[in-house]
Amino acid sequence: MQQQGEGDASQRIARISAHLNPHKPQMEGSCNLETENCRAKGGAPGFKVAILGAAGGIGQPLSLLMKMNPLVSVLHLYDVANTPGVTSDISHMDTSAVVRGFLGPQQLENALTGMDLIIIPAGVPRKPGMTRDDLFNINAGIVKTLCEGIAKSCPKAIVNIISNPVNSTVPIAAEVFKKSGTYDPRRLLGVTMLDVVRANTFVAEVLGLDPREVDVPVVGGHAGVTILPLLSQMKPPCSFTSEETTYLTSRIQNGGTEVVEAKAGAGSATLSMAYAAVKFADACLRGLRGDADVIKCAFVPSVVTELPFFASKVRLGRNGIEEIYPLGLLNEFERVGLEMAKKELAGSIEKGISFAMK
Ligand SMILES: NC(=O)c1ccc[n+]([C@@H]2O[C@H](COP(=O)([O-])OP(=O)(O)OC[C@H]3O[C@@H](n4cnc5c(N)ncnc54)[C@H](O)[C@@H]3O)[C@@H](O)[C@H]2O)c1
Ligand SMILES: O=C(O)C[C@H](O)C(=O)O
Repeated sequence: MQQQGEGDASQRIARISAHLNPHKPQMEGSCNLETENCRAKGGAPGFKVAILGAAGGIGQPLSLLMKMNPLVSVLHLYDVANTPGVTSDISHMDTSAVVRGFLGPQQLENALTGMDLIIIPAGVPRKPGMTRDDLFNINAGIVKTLCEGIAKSCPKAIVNIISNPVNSTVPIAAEVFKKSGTYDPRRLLGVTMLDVVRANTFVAEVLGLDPREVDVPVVGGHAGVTILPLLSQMKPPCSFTSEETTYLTSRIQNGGTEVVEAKAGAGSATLSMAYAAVKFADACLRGLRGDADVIKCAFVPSVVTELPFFASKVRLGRNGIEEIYPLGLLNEFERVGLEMAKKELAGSIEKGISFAMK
């Protein structure tokens, strides 16, 4: 005789088995375990995050780290290649975020709809001998297309742009959003967190401190001389000899090139970038949650200088950027650096705007 409930359970298992293809990750359009037949529905409170370029060198470790973030309830992984494998792999992690994969432009809309935060590491990286601006011809179009998708499908999302050249791709994104009538400058942020991470590490090395106790603001932009560490404003306050200042400024400005050369043709920073991107994304999510005093450096639409975009300290909140801090007191070395940074930034910003207006 059948025990009470046994029939229900075996029917449920049979129903699930019929739908379950263990070789397929939960991909858009795939016939995986039907959600209505699955008891683990997710639905934990939290934010919905999409990563565009999720199968790349940055995208993969970034996806891994975002899956570990308790503030994330849903994680959408979008790329034009290899998302099924990455999605399958990441989705086996026993953390609460529900992971879904999306492959190719026809799935972009579904990847973006309903998202609170979009992180964009899509695009080609540098090889030795190249500048970030050498990536413009390929990456400008990629960022433009993805931002057109965001304008259409999730215009209220916070957007974190990692794709280089950041000094031009952020202005491109702003123009796309303006054109579509969805532009909110509080929600657009170029990710320069890696410059801060490097500055903290290199400064801590010189001073013999724990890098976790060091906080160096880095302003300007994200390429060469536009990367301007403000050592005079670091926490804890410390003084440097002029040799130390020159060494540290140059090492921070050339940190990306240091990695590109060490990788010898196999790309640029991916692991430290994923770490930095997650640090920054987590700050954006904490801001959205309403946490007080979430302050980070980012390349944002700005009136801090005469330029329309500039990296500086920003306070993050429920609407994205709630406050942009002025540069504060600079020493003579930093004032000279600021003039050089502004000159180069002006050209990169203009290049991005002209491209997007075409
Ligand atoms: N902001 C920073 O501090 C920082 C740091 C490191 C790297 N970057 C930049 O990040 C970008 C990515 O670097 P990476 O090492 O991950 O490169 P990668 O080549 O390893 O990965 C890029 C990924 O983007 C995907 N992609 C290409 N076109 C796409 C599109 N239209 N839509 C969605 N995905 C697309 C590719 O398929 C690939 O998976 C580069 O432009 C690099 O210069 C920025
Ligand atoms: O240097 C690069 O090309 C990648 C990135 O911008 C970095 O700073 O590591």
